[in-house]
Amino acid sequence: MQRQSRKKVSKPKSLSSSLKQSSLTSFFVSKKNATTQSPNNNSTVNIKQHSSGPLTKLEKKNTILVEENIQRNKSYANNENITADSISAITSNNGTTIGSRFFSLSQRSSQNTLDNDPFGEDEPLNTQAKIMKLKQKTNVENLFNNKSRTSSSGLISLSRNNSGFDDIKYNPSFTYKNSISNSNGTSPKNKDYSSSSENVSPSVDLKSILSNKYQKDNDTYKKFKKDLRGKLSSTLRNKSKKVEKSVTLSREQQKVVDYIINDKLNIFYTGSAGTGKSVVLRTVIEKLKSIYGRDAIAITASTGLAAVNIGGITINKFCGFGIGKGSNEKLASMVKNNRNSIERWNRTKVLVIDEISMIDGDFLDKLDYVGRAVRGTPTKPFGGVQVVMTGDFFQLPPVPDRFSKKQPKFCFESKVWQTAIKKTVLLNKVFRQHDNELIDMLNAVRYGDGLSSSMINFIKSLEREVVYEDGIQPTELYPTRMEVEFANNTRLRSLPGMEVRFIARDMVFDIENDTKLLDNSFLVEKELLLREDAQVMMVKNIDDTLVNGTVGIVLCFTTDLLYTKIVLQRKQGAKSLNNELIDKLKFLSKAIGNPNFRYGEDYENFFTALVGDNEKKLWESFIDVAIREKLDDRLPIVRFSTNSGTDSRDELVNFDEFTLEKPKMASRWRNNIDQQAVNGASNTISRSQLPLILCWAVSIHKAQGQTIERLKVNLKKIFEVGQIYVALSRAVSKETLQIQNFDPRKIRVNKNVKDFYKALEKL
Ligand SMILES: Nc1ncnc2c1ncn2[C@@H]1O[C@H](COP(=O)(O)OP(=O)(O)OP(=O)(O)O)[C@@H](O)[C@H]1O
Repeated sequence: MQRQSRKKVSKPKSLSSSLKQSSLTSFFVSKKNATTQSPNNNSTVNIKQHSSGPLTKLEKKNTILVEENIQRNKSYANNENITADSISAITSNNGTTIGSRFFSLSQRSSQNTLDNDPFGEDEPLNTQAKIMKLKQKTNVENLFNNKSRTSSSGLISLSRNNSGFDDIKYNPSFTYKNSISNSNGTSPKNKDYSSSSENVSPSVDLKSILSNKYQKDNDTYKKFKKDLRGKLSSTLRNKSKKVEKSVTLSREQQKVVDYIINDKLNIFYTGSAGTGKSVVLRTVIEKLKSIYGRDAIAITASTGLAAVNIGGITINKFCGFGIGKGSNEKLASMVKNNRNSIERWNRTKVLVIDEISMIDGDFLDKLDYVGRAVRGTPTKPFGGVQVVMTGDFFQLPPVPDRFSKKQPKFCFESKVWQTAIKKTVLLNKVFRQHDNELIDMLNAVRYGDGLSSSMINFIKSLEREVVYEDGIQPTELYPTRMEVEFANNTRLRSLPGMEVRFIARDMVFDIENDTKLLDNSFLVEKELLLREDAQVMMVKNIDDTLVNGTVGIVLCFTTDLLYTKIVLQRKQGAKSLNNELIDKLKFLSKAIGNPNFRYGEDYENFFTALVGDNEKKLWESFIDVAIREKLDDRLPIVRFSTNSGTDSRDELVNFDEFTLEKPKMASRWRNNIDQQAVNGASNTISRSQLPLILCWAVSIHKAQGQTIERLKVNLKKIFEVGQIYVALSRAVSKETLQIQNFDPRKIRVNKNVKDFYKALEKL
């Protein structure tokens, strides 16, 4: 998996040192004595007796399976090297695999990488120090609290059901990943093992397994894997970095930058959807950072998603008083009693707030009060901090408090607005759409001043279905989350293929709150379910043609290794895979982690239908590799539609990190690592997940701020002012926009917003 190839892997110990360190040279595998010949190296495998009496039904089954697997392994007996880590992981915990869970965690995660192997031979497992050290990098509690903690016998059953006898002994890294999917009960191997795990506790003599031949085979396999690892440059993970399309700011956009940077004004700049407010903001932030330094700029937004788009945090996190329940005095003293909050306020020179339309005016007044109180400058708005606010009040309004009857105010209705904002700028040029008819219609919906009949006819004409020749369906926008989930799940389940589950790994300190924060901040979900032909959207900027918002279809699943061996090495430079190769990869995906593949129908069919005699040997070798790979290492190959649907490119999509900066802690603690661990305080939390979401459907709230090339909007359950405008204004052209259930009576615009903008236009 991508994490493996990114990480700094702790150096495996030599074989002899592994044996020396480990006081135990055997571990439990089966209750009964059995001796059998390892088929590939003639070494003897001893299954020692640990209890007497006749074999139970389960034990008999285990013994038969072990023997069968040994036979099977004749032709493909390569395996991972055993290391001291795996031995200690297995043995040092009296039969529990907590150690191996840690081991695999440290080995697999790019985020977790510690300089040294955390469970080396001279370090006892689970020492407080080690846990503390690891806590800085990952969420230890999360792992321990995980319901699916496995027992030693989990290792046995995995191998029994997975890939033969050798895997029974040496699968140190299986526990962590599989225990995660086990908790969801989907992986067949896990299902099987959980049914039998409790009674099994035999042991195997390690020495006999570690023969020279076996070691040589392992070395070849590992070397092969290692060699390829460096060549995985074509997978998306390695390319993924922040890529911003370079744009030249228009004159009006540049003017905004000048007001902020040169004149240091408190400013609110606005404009309809697509006028480049975010583009301007990103430019401003970069300039501010280079002038004042990163720590002096508070980059915030009203929602987590909006905040992440500009590399910031929510305004509620920044302010130090959450959602602002209580009086001004109470909130100010709350902040004054928190060293971190005080320091944050005091070092801030510029406060940036994006998507201001969703912030309550009363909250803004509280922010002003607290800023003055904490910074000791009662006469200056926000305590003298320069403020930069942007957004469009015609878009989504503040979310009302469920427990209060009070309607939220807009920020321009707050007390501080008049005194603080020295400059207001209205951006006029729309960049997202180029078609005047569409732009006029969007403006009419924005103001809601009654649509002309020709406008309504135009909208009605967009009810038609748009057919896309490449088969990629438009993204549907719905007002409610339930509609979105229903639409995505129904589509996914209608696909015939097997479901593949991708569980994100979160690096958090405060499980409940940080996980919520991650959920709210990123489009990627904790759990992503995919099938062949599922429609997905890329949610990261990869390069010029593959950007946040590009849609695609899952072609098939494979692993990094197979992809490199079959696709990259053989088809260098090819942008798209041919159908024949895709069919072969689909078949091959059934062999991944499946030692029984050669005994099933698929194997026969594969060679009769798809592979000619001349290629048989080659594909046999790929099957060898596939069987040795792990089910959990599967990744999707996605065909993305690029250049407005005129082109496509196929990519193996790998895991990526979505990182979030939490507010900084006080400098007194900053360099004290142990104190950090104790407090659970850290600046960075992250989610590792495929940068994909199912995108047959997305909610309008989540779509705010996005540009969507193929758009289908269902307006039936519209419930919020500005919602229709937000939904429609995501489109880029009328040709790629379909509108369902449009009812002009449902366009609702707040009168105060209209008045505010009318006044602005006269300026
Ligand atoms: N000066 C420019 N030149 C070319 N393209 C631009 C320019 N400014 C913005 N764009 C493009 O216009 C599109 C919309 O920009 P952006 O998302 O910044 O608008 P916005 O005002 O923030 O929209 P929304 O209110 O919907 O969030 C983007 O594709 C962006 O790249």
